[in-house]
Amino acid sequence: MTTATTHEFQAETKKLLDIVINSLYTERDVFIRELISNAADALEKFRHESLMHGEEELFDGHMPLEITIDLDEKKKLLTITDTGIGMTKDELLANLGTIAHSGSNTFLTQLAEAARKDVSLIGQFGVGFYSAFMAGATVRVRSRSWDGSEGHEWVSDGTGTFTVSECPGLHRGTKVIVELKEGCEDYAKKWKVESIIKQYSAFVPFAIKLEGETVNTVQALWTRNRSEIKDEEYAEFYKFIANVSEEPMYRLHFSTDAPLAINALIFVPKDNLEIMGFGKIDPGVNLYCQRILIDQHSETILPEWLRFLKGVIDSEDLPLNISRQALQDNALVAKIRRVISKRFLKFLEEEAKKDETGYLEFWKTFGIYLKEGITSDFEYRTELGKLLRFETSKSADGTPVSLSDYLLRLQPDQQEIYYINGPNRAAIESGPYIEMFRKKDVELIYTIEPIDDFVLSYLGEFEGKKLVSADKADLKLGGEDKPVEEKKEQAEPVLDDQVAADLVGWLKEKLKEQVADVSISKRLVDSPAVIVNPDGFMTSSMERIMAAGRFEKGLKPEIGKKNLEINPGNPLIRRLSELITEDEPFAVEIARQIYDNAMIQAGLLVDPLEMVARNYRILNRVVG
Ligand SMILES: Nc1ncnc2c1ncn2[C@@H]1O[C@H](COP(=O)(O)OP(=O)(O)OP(=O)(O)O)[C@@H](O)[C@H]1O
Repeated sequence: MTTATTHEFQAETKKLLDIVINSLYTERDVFIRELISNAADALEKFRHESLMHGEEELFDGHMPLEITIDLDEKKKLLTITDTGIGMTKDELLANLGTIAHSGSNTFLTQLAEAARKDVSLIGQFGVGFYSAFMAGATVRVRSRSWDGSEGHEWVSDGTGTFTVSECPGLHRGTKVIVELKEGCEDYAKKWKVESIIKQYSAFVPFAIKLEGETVNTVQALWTRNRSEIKDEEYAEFYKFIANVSEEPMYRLHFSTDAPLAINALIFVPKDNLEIMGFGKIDPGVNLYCQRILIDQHSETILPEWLRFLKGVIDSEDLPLNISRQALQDNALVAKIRRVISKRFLKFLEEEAKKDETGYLEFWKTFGIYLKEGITSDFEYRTELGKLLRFETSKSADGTPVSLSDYLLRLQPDQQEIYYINGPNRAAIESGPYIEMFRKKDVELIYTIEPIDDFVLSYLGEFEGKKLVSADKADLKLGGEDKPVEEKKEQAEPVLDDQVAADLVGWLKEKLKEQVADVSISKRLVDSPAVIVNPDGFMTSSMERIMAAGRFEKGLKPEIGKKNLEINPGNPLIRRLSELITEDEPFAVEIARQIYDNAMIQAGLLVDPLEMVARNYRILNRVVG
C-alpha cells in the first residue's frame, strides 16, 4: 500500500522555479544538459563508492554505469535514466525541495539578473534539476538509493508543491520522466535530443544511450597527447566542464611522469562571478585518478585562492579508494597541489612575458585572487610577487606595471620600494606623501585597492628590496640630506631653528591627546603638514580598514596615535609660529584643523562634527 505525501517547496525554491519557468524559456535546451550532468554526477559517485567497497558488495552492483534516454513522441515523454547512486526518500525530499546553494534572496535576485543577461550562467548556480520545468509540465523522479532501501517517486508540476510516494521494484539509480509542455514536443524527437547531447554533453564520461544507440564517445581529453588535441576540442571541453558558452581566457595542459604522474588541464574563465557580486564561488577543478572522478569541485587539490580555475587534475599515483576526508591530510595530494600551483604561476609569468596586455586583462579580472594568495599562503609569495601589477607615479594612467619594472627604474642609491595608498591616482598625486618622491625622482607605487597595503606588507620584500609604505615615519629615500639647499632654491623663507623647535614643543603640548609625536619634516615641499606612522608596521590604509571593521561590528573604531610632521617652509606653519604668542586660543584652533586635514589626507577618520564646527569658527573669523 503506497501513500503519497504532499510537501511544499521551500520559499526560495518557489521563487527559483518561477524564474526557471517564466524567464529562462528562451534557452530550454539546457535542461537536457542539466539532467544528464546530474545523472553523470550520480554515476561518478557510485563508481567511487564501488571502488571503496567492491561492487559485489553494493546493491545492484553488477549494472553497467550508463545513462539511457528514451523518447515517446505520442505521449510527449522524455525519460533520462541513470544507474548511479540514487536517492533515498529523505534525499529526494531534501535535494529536490530546496536549493542546494546559498538559498538566499540576494542569490535569487542575482540569478534573475543573470538569467536576463546570459542564461548559460544558470548552470553555475546549481539551478540544475529545476530546469526540467522549463520544458516539463510535470516532472517525475523515480529513484532507488545504492543502500538498497525501497525506491520512491517524486512528482511535481513545479508550482507550489510536490508529492512523494513509495515506488517498489526499481533498480538502483534514478529515472527522470519529463512530461513535455505544449510547444516543447521537439524534446521527444530523436534528432533534437541527439543534437543537444552532441552540443553540450559530448564529454560525459559514461555512455549515453539514446533509444538504444550510444551517441557520445567516452573519452578523457586530458590524458590524450597534447599535439593531437585541436583548439576546438579544448574549447568544447571547457564549455562542458564550466557550464558556460564562451571560450576560456587561458588554458594550461601539462603532464609530468616523475616524480609524480600528473595530467592537468586547467582553464581560466573569461568572467569572475565573485567580483560581479555573486558571492564566493566553489572550487572549479575536479580531481581524478586514472580517469575516475575522486573529488568533484575539490577543495584540497588546489589552494583556496585558485578556486576560480576550472578543469581536471588526474594523478595515477593517488590510491583510487581514497575518501574525501583522507584527501585532506594526504601528503601526495599536498605535493600535487604544490607542483600544479607553481606550474600555473609560472605559466602566468610566461603569458605575461609573451603578451602583457593580455595578462593585464587577466590581472584586472582575477588579480584579486593572487593578492589573496599572498596574504593567505606563504608558500607562493615569491612567485606571486612577480605577478602583481600596480599603477605608479611613473606608469601610464590606467596601465599598471610589475615590481620588476619598478626595479629597472631604481635611483642609484635607492634601497627600498615605496608605495602609498589612496582612493585614486588624482588623490594621491595631490596629497602630501608624494612630494619628496617627486623632488627626488623616486618612483612611488599607488595602492588603490583597500587590500593592497596588506598584500605588500605580507610580501615584505621583492628581489631583496624591502617594500615600505611612504607614510612611515623616518623614511630614508636615497640621496636625502639635501633638503636645506633645495629649500633655499625655492626662495621661501624657512623658520629659524629655535622658532621651529618652540613651535614643535607647543604643538606637542596642545595636540598631546591626538598625536604620539611632532617633528620638523624633511619630506614636505608644499603641504603644511603630514601624518606618518611611528611603528612602520601598519599603514594608515590598513588601520582604516581595521577601524571600519570594528565600526561595522558596532565597536568604537580605534586608530593608533600618529606622528605629525610640519613643514617649516610653509607660510601657514610660519604664521602659526607667530600666532601662538599673539592669540593662543586661535592658534590652537588652527593647529587642530591642520592635524585633522592631515588625517583626512592620510585617509583616516576624524570626528566630523567637531571638525565642521571648528571649521565654521575659523571661517567666521576670516570673513568677520
Ligand atoms: N540523477 C540523480 N541521481 C542522484 N541524485 C541526484 C540526481 N539528480 C539530482 N540529484 C540530487 O539532487 C541534488 C540537487 O540537484 P541540482 O541539479 O538541483 O543541483 P546540483 O546538481 O547540486 O548543482 P549543479 O546542477 O550546479 O551541479 C544534487 O546535488 C543531487 O544530490
